[in-house]
Amino acid sequence: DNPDEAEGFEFLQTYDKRASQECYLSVLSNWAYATNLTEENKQNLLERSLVYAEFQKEAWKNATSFAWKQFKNPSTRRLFKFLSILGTAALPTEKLKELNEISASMEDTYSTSKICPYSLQVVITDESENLDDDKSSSEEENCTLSLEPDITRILKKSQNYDELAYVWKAWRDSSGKKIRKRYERFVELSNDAARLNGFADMGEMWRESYESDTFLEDLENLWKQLLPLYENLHAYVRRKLISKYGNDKIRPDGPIPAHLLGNMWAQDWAGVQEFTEPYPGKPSLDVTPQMVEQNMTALDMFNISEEFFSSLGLKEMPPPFWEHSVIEKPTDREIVCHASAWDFCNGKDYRIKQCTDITMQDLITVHHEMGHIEYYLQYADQPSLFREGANPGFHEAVGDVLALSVSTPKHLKAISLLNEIADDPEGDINYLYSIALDKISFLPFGYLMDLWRWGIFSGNTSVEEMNTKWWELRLKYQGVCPPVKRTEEDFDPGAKYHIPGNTPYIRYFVSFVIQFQFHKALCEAAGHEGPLYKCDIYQSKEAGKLLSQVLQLGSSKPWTEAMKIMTGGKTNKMDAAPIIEYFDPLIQWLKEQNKNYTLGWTSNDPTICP
Ligand SMILES: O=C(CCC(O)(O)[C@H](Cc1ccccc1)NC(=O)c1ccccc1)N[C@@H](Cc1ccccc1)C(=O)O
Ligand SMILES: [Zn+2]
Repeated sequence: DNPDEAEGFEFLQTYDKRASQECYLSVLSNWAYATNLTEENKQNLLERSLVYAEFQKEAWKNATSFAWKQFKNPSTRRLFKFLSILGTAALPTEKLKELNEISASMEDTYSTSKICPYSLQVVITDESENLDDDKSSSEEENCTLSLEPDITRILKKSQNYDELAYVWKAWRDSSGKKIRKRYERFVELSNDAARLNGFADMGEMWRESYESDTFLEDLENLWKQLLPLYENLHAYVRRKLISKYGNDKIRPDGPIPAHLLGNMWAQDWAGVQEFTEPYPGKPSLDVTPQMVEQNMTALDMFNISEEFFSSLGLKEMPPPFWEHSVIEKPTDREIVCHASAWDFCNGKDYRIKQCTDITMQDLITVHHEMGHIEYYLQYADQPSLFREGANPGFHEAVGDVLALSVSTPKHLKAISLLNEIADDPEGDINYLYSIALDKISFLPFGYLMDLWRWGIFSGNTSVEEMNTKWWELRLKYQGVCPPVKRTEEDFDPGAKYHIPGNTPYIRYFVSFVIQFQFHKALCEAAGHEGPLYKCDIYQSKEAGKLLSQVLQLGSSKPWTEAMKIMTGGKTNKMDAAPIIEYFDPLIQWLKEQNKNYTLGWTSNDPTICP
């Protein structure tokens, strides 16, 4: 047949080998910087990134010299299709250098941001009377609170309205506000790169990963189906917060002040479980106290997670994982604490970097990160261009699916993290409520993050109104408001890792929908009977086999085919029915609780709580 195709196939073999070597060197320098934020490591990373870009440009030139669209073999065609998108390496060297420099420096600003303790804040205002400034400088030394674990713990534990408002504002002043100018330039350079790849803007280039020309309307349809769940949870939690903080702080038909929900971005509301749960007095579902009491270590948490994966017959972590991973925050250097899972492209070296705190929330995150590693291991034999998730949402869903089983009271009891279970309808409602505070509360945030970013990349949102637009979306979708006035001097999106980290976010919204499709499919494969929320796939080799079949594909097939395999042919789409089925008993209960109250929220100024 077509000689070009045989030559093209040869080219891909040599490319694959070189790509894995270049990728290893690039990931290693990225790892060195992320785990030790020094100027030297930043310079090494920037140099290595330019070398990697040259290699990609060379490969792209060769690949696009083939008439690959006429190739007969679908896999060969797909490999060339992926190679034909060069990415930011398409930028002229000077612009690429500037883009990488801005990117590394925004990541550094975010990851090393510190704030002063609230108590100190009170003292400083008292100090302002006398101009004894040497004292204030000594106070500066105590301004060492970082996001993980310090500020995260305060937001979970404190129930002091003013302390929470102080911490909420101080974090934004020290992270987002500081990178606004750099982000504006970053957007320009990103769009230059996107246009050089034939896309209208970087948002369009990001959406390419979903290989669907109905992606935006599919997302909007999912949100329309999920909004009633969110509105009912929001109305119930708002009522509970009003009784706690007073109706002078929160209007019964207004948005919820964003700093009261136990999380810096109000993206999960697990922090309010204790004082809002439907049936108080039942055994707590937050096993953090037991973990601390048992002197559990980060390593124990990783072993618990790995054991769940191997109980399904999935792959265990290889030796380099245990040797090179960084699973605790170092005390002698600055690192990027935001968790991540790394593939060093050589089929052997895989690592997690996580500033693990001994909490249930972090046990769930360990499963999330290990899910990424499992996916890496499952598709390790694919060509390098297919060593990706079927779509980015698939990659985010793997660990979360297993965590849905781990979180069940039955499983927590089985691993001695829960002493007794309230195995009755009220206990079930409490359980569903605790999962809803993680999963349902997240949905609008998971959606709006890239609605905002796509708006910036496309120019629909001008750089002069970035923060105003952010709070309009935060009001419209999440029904939250800022406790202190926000202006265009601020840059609140920049206070969330994925903005300075330039990590797309719609993948998490997709994941939170499809992980329940996966859970339902794996529970059926495991022979589970009864309500979906009671399913625990632990030790089911059948469930493990089905999951492995899907994960081994990597991105070698469009994600719609992977979805068809997972659901046994039922669907090839994202489907909200399983998440709605999972939470149904809770939704009925919440509707009953809310029947004499207002659902939804209004406010005439998104930039300050009414
Ligand atoms: O950001 C994360 C977890 C980090 C990660 O595992 O998704 C990480 C983010 C990251 C870090 C550096 C560079 C790129 C992305 N993603 C990965 O490690 C990753 C991404 C793609 C493939 C393989 C691994 N979760 C999100 C959303 C989320 C997910 C699940 C539960 C709660 C919240 C958040 O915290 O807002
Ligand atoms: Zn992830």
